[in-house]
Amino acid sequence: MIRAGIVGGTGYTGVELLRLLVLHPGVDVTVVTSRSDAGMRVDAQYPSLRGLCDVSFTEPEVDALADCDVVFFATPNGTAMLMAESLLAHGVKVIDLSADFRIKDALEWSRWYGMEHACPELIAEAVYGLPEVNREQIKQARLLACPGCYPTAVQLGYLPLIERQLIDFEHLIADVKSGASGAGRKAQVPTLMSETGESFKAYAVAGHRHLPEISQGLAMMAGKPVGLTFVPHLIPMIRGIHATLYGRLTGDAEELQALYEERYAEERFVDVLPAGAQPDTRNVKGSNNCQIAIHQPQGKDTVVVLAVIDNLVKGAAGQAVQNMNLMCGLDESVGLDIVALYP
Ligand SMILES: NC(=O)C1=CN([C@@H]2O[C@H](COP(=O)(O)OP(=O)(O)OC[C@H]3O[C@@H](n4cnc5c(N)ncnc54)[C@H](OP(=O)(O)O)[C@@H]3O)[C@@H](O)[C@H]2O)C=CC1
Ligand SMILES: CC(=O)N[C@@H](CCC(=O)OP(=O)(O)O)C(=O)O
Repeated sequence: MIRAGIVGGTGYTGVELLRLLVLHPGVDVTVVTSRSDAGMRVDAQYPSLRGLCDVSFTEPEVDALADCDVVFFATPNGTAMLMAESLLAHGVKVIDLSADFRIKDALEWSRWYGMEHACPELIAEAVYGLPEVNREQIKQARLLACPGCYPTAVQLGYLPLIERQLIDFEHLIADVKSGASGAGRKAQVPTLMSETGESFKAYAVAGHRHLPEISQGLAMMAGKPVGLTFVPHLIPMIRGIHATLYGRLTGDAEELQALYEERYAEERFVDVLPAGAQPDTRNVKGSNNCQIAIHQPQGKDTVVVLAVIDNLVKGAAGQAVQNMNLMCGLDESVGLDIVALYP
């Protein structure tokens, strides 16, 4: 059995990891941390886990985590980078759900995240965990940077068009909506029900910290820099991301539906919907799936890709488990065969 630890077990992605890992046939969750609830049984905080999780929250300390085979960081940015080096030295594989190891340029990371990187020497080694792009590297990784929720939806949506060089790389537009759980569990005025309910707004239009991450990923696919406008929105729902992605076709437009179906034919967690479909976030809620539809309105040269994920599953904990499976030599779908909740 893989002995797994979760740092940040009381947050939304932490408890989502617990939901997936307690039923994973190859995993034993041995350590779950929380500074605020240390000493409390996990199933007292989360009664849905009664009978499934027999541990109590502990303080996030390297000594307690060093016996794990894998440690997940479901913590705010700036936490994993303080502990990763010590855990790796103990032979522990580290899977970070935060952004500490996603951006390859440490100065660029500091500009967007407003702090100095605590271990820039590890950034080069960290593998970006988008299995549909770099599965073979993930299998060899001991330090894994899970993509952000918006970056997962945007990159999977654009991937076939960019790989085949079919759109103008200079003028990509990603108009993306997220449910409020994307902001985490901590109390904040913008995510109060009375603020998010019955209303809808864009935010961080001038520049969101996922912009450099998405641009880095798309540039890797394109083999050159890309020009991206990314506008996130907060919508009145709890889970889910809906990305509407625009691009201008260049050269001969191929049969785009067939292109997407072929590119993702072997991908267990990417589902290309039939031509003309408009994906709905509730059809991926609770599952590790990304559903995608491709449109070419009026047959003109603007292509519109629609991609939906659950931000807490394919956008965070599910993708982290998919990566753990690959890193530990398991089939990548173990523990992730989940049908979406409907409604
Ligand atoms: N929510 C989402 O949809 C997604 C989130 N992410 C990323 O995943 C990470 C976790 O997000 P989320 O679960 O939403 O966050 P939450 O705010 O819901 O939870 C954060 C968790 O981290 C713990 N924590 C906070 N500070 C520290 C610290 N200094 N040291 C150790 N533990 C700490 C908290 O518990 P305590 O304070 O008790 O220790 C809590 O359990 C973030 O980096 C986020 O950006 C990535 C993709 C999607
Ligand atoms: C709705 C909402 O507030 N979403 C978050 C993104 C959450 C996330 O997953 O970001 P990281 O993993 O990169 O920290 C935000 O815009 O800050």
